[in-house]
Amino acid sequence: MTSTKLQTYRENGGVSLTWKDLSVKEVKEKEKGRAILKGITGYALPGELLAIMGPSGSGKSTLLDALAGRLNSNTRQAGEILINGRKETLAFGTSAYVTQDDALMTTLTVREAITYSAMLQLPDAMPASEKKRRAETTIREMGLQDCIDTRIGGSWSAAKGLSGGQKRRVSICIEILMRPKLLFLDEPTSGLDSAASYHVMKRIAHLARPEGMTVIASIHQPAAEFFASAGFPCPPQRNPSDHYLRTVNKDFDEQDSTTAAEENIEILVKSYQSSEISQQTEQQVAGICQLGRASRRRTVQKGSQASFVTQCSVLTRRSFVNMYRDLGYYWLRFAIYLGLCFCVGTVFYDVGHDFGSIQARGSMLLFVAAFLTFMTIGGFPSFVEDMKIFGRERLNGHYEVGSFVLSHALSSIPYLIIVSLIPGAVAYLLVGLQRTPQHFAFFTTLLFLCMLLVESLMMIVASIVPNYLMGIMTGAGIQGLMILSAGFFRLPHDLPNWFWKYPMYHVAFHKYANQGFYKNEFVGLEFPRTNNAGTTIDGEEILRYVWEMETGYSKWVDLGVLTGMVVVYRAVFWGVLKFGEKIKPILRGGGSAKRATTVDVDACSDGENAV
Ligand SMILES: Nc1ncnc2c1ncn2[C@@H]1O[C@H](COP(=O)(O)OP(=O)(O)OP(=O)(O)O)[C@@H](O)[C@H]1O
Repeated sequence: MTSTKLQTYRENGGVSLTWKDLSVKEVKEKEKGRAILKGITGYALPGELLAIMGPSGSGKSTLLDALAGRLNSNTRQAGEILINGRKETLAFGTSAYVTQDDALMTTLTVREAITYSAMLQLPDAMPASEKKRRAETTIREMGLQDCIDTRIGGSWSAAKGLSGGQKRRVSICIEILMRPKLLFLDEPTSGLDSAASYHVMKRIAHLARPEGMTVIASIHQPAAEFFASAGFPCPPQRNPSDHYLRTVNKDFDEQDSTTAAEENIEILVKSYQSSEISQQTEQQVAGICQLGRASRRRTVQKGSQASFVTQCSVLTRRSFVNMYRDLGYYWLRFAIYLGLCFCVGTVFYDVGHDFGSIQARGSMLLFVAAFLTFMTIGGFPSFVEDMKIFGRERLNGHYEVGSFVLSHALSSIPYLIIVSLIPGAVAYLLVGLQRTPQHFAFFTTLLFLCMLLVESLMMIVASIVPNYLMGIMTGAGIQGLMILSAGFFRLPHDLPNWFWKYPMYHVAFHKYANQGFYKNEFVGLEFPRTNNAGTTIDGEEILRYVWEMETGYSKWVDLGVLTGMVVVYRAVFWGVLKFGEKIKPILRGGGSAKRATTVDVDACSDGENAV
């Protein structure tokens, strides 16, 4: 590409990416880490599509990750990656990365997924009708018009939904909605037949040219003459891509001594290093950098994105629809709660007001405060799916962390109200707890708050331990610890001071849940002192002397503490996500100042996405 043309692209916000002597190696604590990439130099220009080809495990994804600033924290990179010859920050919407795994909301149709994404990413200044049109055009561009109203589907949904190749195309659609200046595609054609691969790549190439887009894609399709010049011509009857990949695929060396790929690679590397292509590449990189240094102003323009309010509103709607359609999110839990509350109602049926009912009431309320809220961990697999989607969208800077945290809480509220109100009413009425609307309202509000709180706790766990089994075990362990120290199984005065009383008893939300439920039920009632005695004991005395509860403050204080805890837990969830984003690039960078392409998603909060 001539320097005048490059200058024109650059003036229109085009991005030239150069990398020089780029190496990536695995970092291990005790042993020496393995090299994944060694001294790579290259460039990608606006209006062009750069294809990276290689057999499985050759480092294509690692190269893309390094260029996009998304290397795993157990790797270290060296070398220089520059944007338009400089270390520069890219504004929001100017870069996007379609990774190999399609983290999509399986309950949405293709149209819904892409339209919600358009609403989330495109600026408020663009009318909604225009955003919808952009979504529909993009769907057509990727050849998805025939399955536009098909639900994406996946492992957690009953319906099969889209094929692997169609899902790939949905992922691409979502990332090209903003027409980013720099687009990374990791195997965009995997799962596609050759005709579909051809059409998808052709459409991406068509987008690249007029939009001045720089596209870097890893593919399994053939490159050209270089192999023949290095002494590995493709035999006439063999598929060229198969031939190239077979020549350099080391994985089967031991089984098949005739291939000797290791030697082939060495020959190819040496041949490349002394080739004209290598020299031209070095010259191009130097030329691009020189041009960049000559320009004083920031070359990549800042984009605009939907406002915080729009993000919250769209995310809440999308999450609400997902929760409604995903049976495992709330409906299954609702059915189990209903069944369990019916069981509680029959076990403690019409508990009455005799001496024995004191213990029965206590046990029933503890079951509600501990076990019914504990079961909220059943939603964990859905939370993990949500976190995967959040991870992808957030890395591409689609929205702010705050919008996600807030919208997730808002969308769950209606379902949690249903789940706490209806099953709660069944248990409450069958057992025959205090029959005033105020007492019932307090009971269900407390149950609702506890569920909201456990959901927040499980979202924190999902953001730290994104693995179903380990996450459920961690969540169950934390709650088990809290239940044990909440002052029921061991009364508060008997709890060992160290750890169990300070701090566990005071920080466990079960303490306040138990107190709230007990105060709501016992205050205002009287019971016989023993089975036969005529004297009575009032509810407050029971709370103070039997359950050893803190009666110096009312049940409303317990409710207030729980509300505060919900806010704190959500704030912690937000903090964990933000901290994770800050710490990852530091771990990855290992202090190296040579990375220009770190995706600093934090910058999205002010509308910037740094690459
Ligand atoms: N974070 C990491 N830690 C350790 N090894 C890694 C890491 N990332 C990649 N590797 C190793 O580097 C090699 C290249 O992996 P990479 O995923 O880049 O290959 P690829 O060419 O994209 O393969 P595929 O086509 O199968 O996706 C593999 O052997 C992989 O195990």
